[in-house]
Amino acid sequence: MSRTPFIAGNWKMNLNHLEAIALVQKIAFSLPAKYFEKVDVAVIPPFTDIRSVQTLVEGDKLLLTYGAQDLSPHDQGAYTGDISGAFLAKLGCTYVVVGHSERRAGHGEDDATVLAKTTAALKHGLTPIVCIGEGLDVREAGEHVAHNLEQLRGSLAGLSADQIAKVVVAYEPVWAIGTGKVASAADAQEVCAAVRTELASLANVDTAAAVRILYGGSVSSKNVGEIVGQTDVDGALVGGASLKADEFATLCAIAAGGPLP
Ligand SMILES: O=C(CO)COP(=O)(O)O
Repeated sequence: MSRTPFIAGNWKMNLNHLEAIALVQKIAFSLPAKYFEKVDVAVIPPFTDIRSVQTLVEGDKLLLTYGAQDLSPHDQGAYTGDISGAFLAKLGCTYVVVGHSERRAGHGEDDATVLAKTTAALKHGLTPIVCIGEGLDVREAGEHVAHNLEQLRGSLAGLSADQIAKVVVAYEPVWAIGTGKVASAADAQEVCAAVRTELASLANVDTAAAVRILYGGSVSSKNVGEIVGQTDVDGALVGGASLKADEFATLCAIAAGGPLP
């Protein structure tokens, strides 16, 4: 089963809509069409940037896609501050990140919330990028595989095989996010392989073989080649390195198998 590598740039709460336009233009300029035959690329800007990114991507027929960093579990109504998946779909979003560790930690999101958001994303035709990952204490206790599989089961509980087939999973060890401490390629492979085996029992072997599993945590152009070279690692969810056009374009080109732009 060949899975097209996928690189998604999670901008987090960085760049206003004007800065977003400048960055997307620079990335698109650096990555000619030939790269997009070998790697799928998405940017995940703040909500307030999405309309500007949509206008640029559609107007200039860019080959990169885009998504949002979160969505409401609800469709519409009296949920002040929430953003519906229906709105994101209307803006042409392909992806939405759910359960990022910064939302699990900073906004009290548990697996049940992540499941509700994943379900909402699927309902509105968005591809959820479902994030899981362990903290340093869990890793040091050697319980990281069990911890990640428990989060995976909780975040996908009760979904059908057809629904699971539409999900992207991102393994992001919390201790590697924004710290410069990248997990070794073997660490990434260990958890991603266990995730794939678990997906086979949650859905079936064919679905598990088709789902893309990303690694995230201090990914840069220096380490992406080794990481995406692992059997069960199909790409990367990139934070800091996605904010610099040259670096992000280089990283995408490496994931595509070269040449460098
Ligand atoms: O959290 C991340 C992406 O979602 C990773 O962030 P960094 O690449 O900045 O470590």
